[in-house]
Amino acid sequence: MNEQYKEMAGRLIVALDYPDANQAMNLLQELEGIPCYMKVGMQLYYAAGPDFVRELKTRGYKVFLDLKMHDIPNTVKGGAESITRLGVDMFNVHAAGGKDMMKAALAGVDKALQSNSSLQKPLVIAVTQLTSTAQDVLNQEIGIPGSVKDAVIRYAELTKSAGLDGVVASAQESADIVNACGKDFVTVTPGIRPAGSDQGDQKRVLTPGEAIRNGSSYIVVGRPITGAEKPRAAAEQIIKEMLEA
Ligand SMILES: O=c1ccn([C@@H]2O[C@H](COP(=O)(O)O)[C@@H](O)[C@H]2O)c(=O)[nH]1
Repeated sequence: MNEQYKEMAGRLIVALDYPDANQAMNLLQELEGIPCYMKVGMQLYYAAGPDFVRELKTRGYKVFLDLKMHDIPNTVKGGAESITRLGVDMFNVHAAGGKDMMKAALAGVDKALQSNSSLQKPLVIAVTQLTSTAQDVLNQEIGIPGSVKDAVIRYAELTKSAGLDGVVASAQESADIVNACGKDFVTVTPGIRPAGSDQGDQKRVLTPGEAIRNGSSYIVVGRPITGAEKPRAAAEQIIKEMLEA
């Protein structure tokens, strides 16, 4: 396995959206040896809990805990403290919770790190606009005027001003986020669909290659891998496309 492959595979975050730990473990077995990030979201976390996250860390995976916290600052601080104690590499909040809430997440991280110096500092990122949100829904249902891109950039700038490490957005917005917030600001981009694959509920999509060319730091891929007939081949094909980009 060469360094370039390792680096690119590390930018692929596989979404373990399963109803139980057994099914997630089957995928881990299938993908064994591919040095990708693993994402635990609400479905698996609410079913398998912190033990599953610890198991992933014991097996040496980088873990993104995608619980999208959105609550009053004090509650988010407590949540961030508990999440940091799990030893995850990345977790997120909603930027719509505001600057004080995002700063509270960082305060929770600091509190955990102060209480245990062997813990690592996770990347803390904020969701801008969900990749399932289309322009008309943003304007007419949610009631935010203007373009999706402008709303995403506003949230990204707010996130940066709160001191967080980056954002979750569509890869369609990655280049603009890099322009607005700098290249060290992390862009984590779901809504990735290899050419010809089913878009499902995602509205703002790009292919793996387009996302990398647009400057995404990480791409998040769920169903195009978990729902594939041959998940390992699907993941390898995505990494190949990322490498060629
Ligand atoms: O804006 C967002 C934020 C998070 N997600 C999560 O990413 C994966 C995408 O899965 P697919 O099956 O590839 O659509 C999923 O876990 C979402 O909860 C997102 O899609 N968009």
